[in-house]
Amino acid sequence: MTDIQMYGTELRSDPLADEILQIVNGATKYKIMVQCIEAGFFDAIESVGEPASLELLSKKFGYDLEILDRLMNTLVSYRLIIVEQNKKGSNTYKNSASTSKYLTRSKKPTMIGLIVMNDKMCGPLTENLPELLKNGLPKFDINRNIAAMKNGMNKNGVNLTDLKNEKNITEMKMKTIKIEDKISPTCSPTKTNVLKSNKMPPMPNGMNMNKMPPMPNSMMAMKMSMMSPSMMSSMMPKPNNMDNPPCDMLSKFIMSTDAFSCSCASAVVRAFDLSPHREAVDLGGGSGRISIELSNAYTNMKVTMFDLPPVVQLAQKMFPHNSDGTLQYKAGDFFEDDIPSGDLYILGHVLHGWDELRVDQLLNKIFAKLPPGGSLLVLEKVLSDDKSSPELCTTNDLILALMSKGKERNASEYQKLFAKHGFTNVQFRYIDGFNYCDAILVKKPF
Ligand SMILES: C[S@@+](CC[C@H](N)C(=O)[O-])C[C@H]1O[C@@H](n2cnc3c(N)ncnc32)[C@H](O)[C@@H]1O
Repeated sequence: MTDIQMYGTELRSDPLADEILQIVNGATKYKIMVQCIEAGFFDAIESVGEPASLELLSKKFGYDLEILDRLMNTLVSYRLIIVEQNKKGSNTYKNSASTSKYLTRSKKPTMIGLIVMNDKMCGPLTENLPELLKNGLPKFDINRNIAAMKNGMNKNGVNLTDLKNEKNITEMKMKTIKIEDKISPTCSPTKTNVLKSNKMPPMPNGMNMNKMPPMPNSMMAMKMSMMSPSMMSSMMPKPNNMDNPPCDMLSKFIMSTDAFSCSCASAVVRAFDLSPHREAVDLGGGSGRISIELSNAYTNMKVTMFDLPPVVQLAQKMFPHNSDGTLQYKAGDFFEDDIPSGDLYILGHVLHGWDELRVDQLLNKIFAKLPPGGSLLVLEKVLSDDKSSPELCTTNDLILALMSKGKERNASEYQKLFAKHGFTNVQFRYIDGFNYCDAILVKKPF
């Protein structure tokens, strides 16, 4: 320190390396968070109910004291854990408000579904980028896989597909275990998964989660299900269906769509005054999060959440809503079937997932069905004019290219798209924060 002051030189690493090292560290940070979720670490901290010392946590959960100390310091630097001093002046630890709200299985909504899908699906998908760059075609088509849901599910849910090559895994028996492992490592309550849940992969920087002790039994059960006990019980099928575990690809898909919208749902339904509308139809409503928020915000509005039959069936179980009948669920295919009547249609994260032809088909159908003066509310993250931000949206645009023929759009592209279909009064409301959602309201003219 004295030497530095003596020479009076500014000491700084090459700023050109900053962005690169931040991205590298971001990937490691993400993996550490995933492993902590999978190990039930945040659930364990939450279960203590008050800030706890390292000694107490180490004793209660059998964690190695030194590794716990280092892990806590790391998580404090990520602001996922808060450290504070107790009256005796020693450090105590608790989950941050974000961790407690979104990364623990005992809370609803949770972002765990999105994090797991991102890890198991987007990670492997990005490996196709060099090939996509050359031939422009995605190897994997999420829409085909979603459509497969209509045509029946296998015992564990929808047919699982090799994310890299889109071969049905039933045709690839040798690879099945590997791929299932990749997609849903903690899903099926099989012996292998139970064993795996105690044996965490090595962590970076010499940290070794294998040293982490077995989780309490209750925690283990939660881990196997990837969701909170309350969510588990709420979505548990009726007794005659108990052999069909709710933790399958479909429930994970629904959980991930829920995590996509949960942080902005209450903002987007208040983005415009929708009170003049009487009947809203949420097309491709997913978990029903937007429908539920809408129904809560506009108590006089009849809201219909519309999605493919298996999604509607499971979403109602996973996210039950104490409705007085103003929120209804209807199953169908928005391309092939008649859509319910309404004076307000909602498309949340639907348009960005389809090619131009399908987008045109859907918008034509909605326009034809709307009464004059009716509205369409589109919930999508809008790219900046030059399409170089926001970062979450540019990343998602590339992920869409890897899994569909869909894309993200900027405001002028949305303007053109809606004008092409006869919609007018295009209004944008940007939702502040790091999120996947802005709101666009358009009208069918009188
Ligand atoms: C990305 S999710 C969006 C979920 C929700 N709107 C939100 O913003 O959180 C797209 C939804 O469209 C549904 N979907 C896809 N194809 C469909 C079809 N042909 N008919 C009805 N729903 C469909 C999917 O099942 C899924 O729930």
